[in-house]
Amino acid sequence: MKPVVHEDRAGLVAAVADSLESLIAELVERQGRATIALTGGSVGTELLGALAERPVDWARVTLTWSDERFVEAGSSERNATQARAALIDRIAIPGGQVRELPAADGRSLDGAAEAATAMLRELGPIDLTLLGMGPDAHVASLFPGLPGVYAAGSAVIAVRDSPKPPPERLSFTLDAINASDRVWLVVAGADKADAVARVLGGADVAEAPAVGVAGRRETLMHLDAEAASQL
Ligand SMILES: O=C1O[C@H](COP(=O)(O)O)[C@@H](O)[C@H](O)[C@H]1O
Repeated sequence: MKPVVHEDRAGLVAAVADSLESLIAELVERQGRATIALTGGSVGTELLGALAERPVDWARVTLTWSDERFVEAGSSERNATQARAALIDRIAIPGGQVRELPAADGRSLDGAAEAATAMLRELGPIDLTLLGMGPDAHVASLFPGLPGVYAAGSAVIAVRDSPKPPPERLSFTLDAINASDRVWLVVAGADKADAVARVLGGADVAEAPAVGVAGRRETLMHLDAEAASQL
């Protein structure tokens, strides 16, 4: 995992939006389409707001999410709802190319994880997975001390007892994240500095799930100066 340090949070968001705009253009030119897994979280959502201003050929882009909070559709807690407000409602993307992870509309959490795994299979290869990282070094909804870090055989898992509310979530497994060509983490703030140092220092994956992240071609950890302050 390669750290890329930006001057401040605004600089990080602008630089990653630039990179994302270029990457999508390159992928569309080369393969006719781009498939991106978005992240929730504060920086991830700010990034989407910046991207809404960019000249991207959204008709060729498919979006999904690397994790989701298992609450009812349209809840403001859902990563997808936040992404719709920041980006999706502001761009010309065909509705069928926005592939939300299932909401808790009368279905079981396990059933939702199965449906999400089937949906990902249908989507095919993911060109880029975006991830935030919590102060506890969680990525997607893979938290320290929970069994999800070791989940195998399924692209999306049910997460119960998340220490960060809401407790029920859906999450890409490390296998699904690492099947992406590229993985970019976006991490800002002094409260993340200790986790950043532990992850880049090679902590145990069970205690710092971000350690287990490795894209097939590229793994970047975009940091602002505060998040990088203990390196
Ligand atoms: O709950 C979540 O948190 C992480 C990190 O969020 P942040 O606000 O600390 O950046 C996020 O990546 C994840 O998608 C989300 O569900």
